[in-house]
Formats: sequence, structure tokens, C-alpha cells
Amino acid sequence: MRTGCSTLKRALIITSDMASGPERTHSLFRLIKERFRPHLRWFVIGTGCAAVTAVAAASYGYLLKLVVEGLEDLAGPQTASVPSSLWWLIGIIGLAAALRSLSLYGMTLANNTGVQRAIVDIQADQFASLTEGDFARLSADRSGGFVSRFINDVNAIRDAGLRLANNLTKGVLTVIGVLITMFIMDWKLTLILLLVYPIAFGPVISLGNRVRKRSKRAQKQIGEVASLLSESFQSARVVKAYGLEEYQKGRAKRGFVERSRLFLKVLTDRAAVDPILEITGGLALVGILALTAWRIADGDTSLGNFVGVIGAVAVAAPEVRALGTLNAVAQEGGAAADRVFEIIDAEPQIKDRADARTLENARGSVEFRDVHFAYPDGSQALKGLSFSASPGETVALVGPSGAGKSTVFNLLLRLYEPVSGSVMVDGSDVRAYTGASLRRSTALVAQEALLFDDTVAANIALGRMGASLEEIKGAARAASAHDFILGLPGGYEAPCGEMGRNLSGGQRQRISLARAIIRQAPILLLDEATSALDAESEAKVQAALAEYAKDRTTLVIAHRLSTVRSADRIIVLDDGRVAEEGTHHDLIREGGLYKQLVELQLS
Ligand SMILES: Nc1ncnc2c1ncn2[C@@H]1O[C@H](COP(=O)(O)OP(=O)(O)OP(=O)(O)O)[C@@H](O)[C@H]1O
Repeated sequence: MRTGCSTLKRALIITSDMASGPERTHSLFRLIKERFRPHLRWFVIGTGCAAVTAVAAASYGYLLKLVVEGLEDLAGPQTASVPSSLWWLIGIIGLAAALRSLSLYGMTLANNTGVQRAIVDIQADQFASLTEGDFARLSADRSGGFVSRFINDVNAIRDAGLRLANNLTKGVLTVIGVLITMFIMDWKLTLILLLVYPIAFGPVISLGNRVRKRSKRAQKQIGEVASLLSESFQSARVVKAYGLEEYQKGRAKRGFVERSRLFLKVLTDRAAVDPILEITGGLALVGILALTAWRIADGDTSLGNFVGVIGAVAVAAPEVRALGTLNAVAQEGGAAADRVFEIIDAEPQIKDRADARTLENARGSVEFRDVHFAYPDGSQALKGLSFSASPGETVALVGPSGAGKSTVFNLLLRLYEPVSGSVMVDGSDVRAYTGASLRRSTALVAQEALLFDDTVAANIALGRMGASLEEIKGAARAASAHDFILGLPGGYEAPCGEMGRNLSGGQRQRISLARAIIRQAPILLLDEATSALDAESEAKVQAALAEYAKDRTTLVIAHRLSTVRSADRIIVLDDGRVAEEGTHHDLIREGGLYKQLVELQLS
């Protein structure tokens, strides 16, 4: 079954990247309102601490001025000992430093807690929306795409949240406080600094923004390299068997080279920051020192004022730099929020109708009535399919690859909806039932025989949550899996490994079958469920299934036609329609497509 759908995928991925400025800002506000506000108390604590930090920081310059003036007095000829007021001042500076570090710690802790809690909510909602949403959406993007969006977007939101929470209040309050004290101490020098500062540090701030953009691109490329590596290691068997080592090495090398190229750009920009700071800072210092020397000589200012102002600048400078890059970080966070909301807000196309009823104690009759269906990319899969299957009946769906067999299961499970016609269970359209109850009445063994990274017992029990070990063993026996499970190290507690990689294809299939059996659902859907079994195991499974399927409706898809010989009815699909229908003997006698397929397999 194909799982690509380029149109949807483009719609999902590209639109989000094109989010414009106002939309981003809107998403950012929405993020704050909906996701951060529930954790407001943490941010209130954080802001309180930020205010304390800012006041302590802003007082630095002024305290420094007073101390320097005290020291100047001390240097005078008539002073014999250090006055207690100076000791007090020095002590207060120490106290301000302690207060600042403590409140800084409290602020970081509180804001981090608030942001992390909001992030957990966002991730959980995003994941829930994807898992509960349309199957079509999940299969529209490669799984790695969603994974990297999860990680990158959440990181961008976390950065923006933390920077806004930590820097905004602290930065703004510190800068205001520092400016006030600077103006009180020496308004002329303060004015000059306000003019010089943007000229000196402007290039650094714009460089900082460029570094951030380039880092982002480099980060994205890390995701691509990670996908490539994981794909490569997962497909190690094919790589070896086809001698693709050189091909893979080439792909990986290109990824590494691109990565180092992007990082080099980031590092080159970063490397320029310090020299620029050095030269502009040095020049500014020279100018200010010369000016101050001239002003002190003129009696226009004092050494205390000068040291106080410079001390205040030193405290405010990092805050100003942080505020300068805040907008860029917030924009990135906004863009990420935009993409996250796009996922969270997506309305499922397939949802329960308001009057949907629960399908309980279903008998399990199935009917397709003139069903037409096309996948979202336009592939016409079913073109007027009609057939039915009754409880107790085993109906096989056979036909050439791409004929629409797996699609029948997709529609029966209501993973997709037909364009026209009806898919019916127990005489009613499947849309009349709640999706959950419909799926509770079906048990699917999919082509991929997918297992989760858990124990064998847990994997079987997923068919019916809360099943007892005895029930698990019973299902395993019915799927002819019990004996081999006992032979595994750990038996039922043996780990299956990621995607079930600790087990063979046939073993995986039998565990998937046991999972379907334990579900005790009235409709059993087997999509190539025994294709990886040897003839003997398959015969055993068939015998066990025959017993199990007695009063259920079983639909079997199989390419190996020996598997379906004994089905009550065989429906031959071709190009999305029923081409023939009957028992194995009827169809052989008729000498149509089925007979051709059988002969092809025998030859
Ligand atoms: N997710 C999908 N998106 C788009 N087209 C799809 C998708 N899945 C299947 N198709 C297309 O629908 C048609 C029917 O596919 P389906 O998987 O039902 O065939 P099948 O008979 O089960 O094939 P096979 O025996 O190879 O598994 C094919 O043309 C296929 O390319």
C-alpha cells in the first residue's frame, strides 16, 4: 500500500513555512494566552525575582559612585581611618550582589518550570492531534518529518518562552533603572553614551541575528543528516546485500560536508563578534576617557560619577544585547507556534457524526455497495466495488497488485471515506457508528506485522487491553505462536525490539495474529497475514483460524493463492472492481482471471 501523498504533504509543510509576520505575532500571543497563562503563577514568581534582580543591578552604578567618592575622600591628606559609612557602602554592594544572584536563580528556576510545563502540554496536544486525527494526514508526511518538526518547533518555542520570560522584564527594568541612575550621576555623559552605543554595538547585534538565522539552517540540516543515518542503519541488510556501501557513503559524506559548510558559516560570523567588540569598545573607551579627563579638569564632573556611569553601563550592556536579539527569537518562536497550532487546530475530516451510535455486539456482516474511492493525491483505487460477506463466512480478496485489496480494509476501518457508495456493517453505513466502536468490532493483521518495542506478552495484549496471561497464551496457541514464544529467551517476557526486529518475519506475523485473535472481534481482517510462514506453519494457523472464524466474518487478502483455496468465497478484484466471484472450483472452472493467476503461480 502506498503511503505518500505529495499534495497534502506540501500543504502541511509549505504553508507553515510561509507564515507571515503578523500571523507569527498572532500565534505568539495565542501561545502565551492559551499555553503559558495556565502556568501564570510560575511566571509571576519569575517576574517578581526579575524585578528584584533589576533593582539590585540598577543600584550598582550609584553605589559604586558613592564608594569611589568615599575612596577619594580617604585619599585626601586629612583622613586618618576608614569611616564606617564606607564600610557600610561596601557591605551594601556585597549584599546587592548576593540579592541579584539569588533572585536570578529564583527567576530562572520559576520561568523554566513554567515554560517546561507549557511545553509538555503543547507536545501532548500536538501528539494527540496527530494520533487522533486523520490517518491520511499521518501518512502524508514521512515519519521523520513529523519527528523533526516536533523537536525543532518545540525547541524554538522553548527558547522564545524562556528568553521572553527571563529577559523581557529583567532587561527592560534593569535598563530603565540604570538609565535613571546614570542621568542622576552625569546626564551629559549618559547622553553621549546613548548616542555612541548604537554605533558601537549595532554591528554586533545584527551579526548576532545573522548567526541565529544561519544556526537555524544548520540545525535543520542536522535533522536531515540524522534521518539519513537512521535510514542507513535500519536498512543495513539491503545495503550489504546490494553492495550499496559506496552509494551510502557518498550520500552520508555529502550530508557531512554540507553540515560542516553551514557550521563554518556560523563560526565565521561568531568569530567576528569578539574582534568587533574589541575595536569598537576600545575606540569608545578612548573617546570617553579623553572627554572625561577634559571634563574633570574643567570641574564639570567627578571621578565618582565617571566610575559610577561606567559601572552602570557594564551592568546594562548584556541586558541591551539580549533585548536586541529578543525580537528575532520571538519571531522564530512565533513561526514555530504557527506550525504547532496548524497541527493542533487541524479538524479531522473523518469524525463521528453528531448522531453516531455505538456498534455493540456486532454480528459482523459486511457490505460494499458501489463504492468509488480515490486517495487524496487523486489515485483512483476503487471504481464501483460491490460485494458482501456474512458472519461465519471467510471471503478472500485476491487480484493483481494495486487492484484495491488493502483499500477495502482501509475503508472498512473508516480510515478513509468513499467518494460515493456505501460501506456497511450490520446493515448500516459505517458512518452511522462511532469510529471507536467500529474499530473495536474489527481485528486487523496488517501486511507489515508491526510490533512495538515491548515484551511479547504486552504486544499480544495490545489487542485487548487488560487481557490476562492465560488469555494471551490462548491467543498465542490459536496463532500457532505459543511453542516458539516459549523457546525465546524470557518466553512471553522476551523483548520484541524496535518494530519487532528481534523476531523473524514469520514470528512477527504469528504474534500479530495472536493480537488480532485476542481481540475477539466479530470482523477479522487478514492482510497477507501468513505470507511469511512456511507451508506447515501456515496449515497449522489455517486450521486454528478455521475454528476461530466459525461465527465471525473473515476477510482474507493473500497473494499466495494456496492460502485462499479453502475460503467460502473468493472475490477477484481488478482495477478497483470485482472481476469474478465464487469458490476456488467455480473460478477455476470459469477459466477467467483467477485461473490465470493460479496458473501463473504454479508455473
Ligand atoms: N496512501 C495512498 N496514497 C495514494 N495512493 C494509494 C495509497 N495507497 C494505495 N494507493 C493506490 O491505490 C491503489 C490500490 O492500492 P491497494 O494498496 O489497495 O492495492 P492492493 O491490491 O492491496 O495492492 P498489493 O497487493 O500490492 O498490496 C493503487 O493504485 C495504489 O497505488
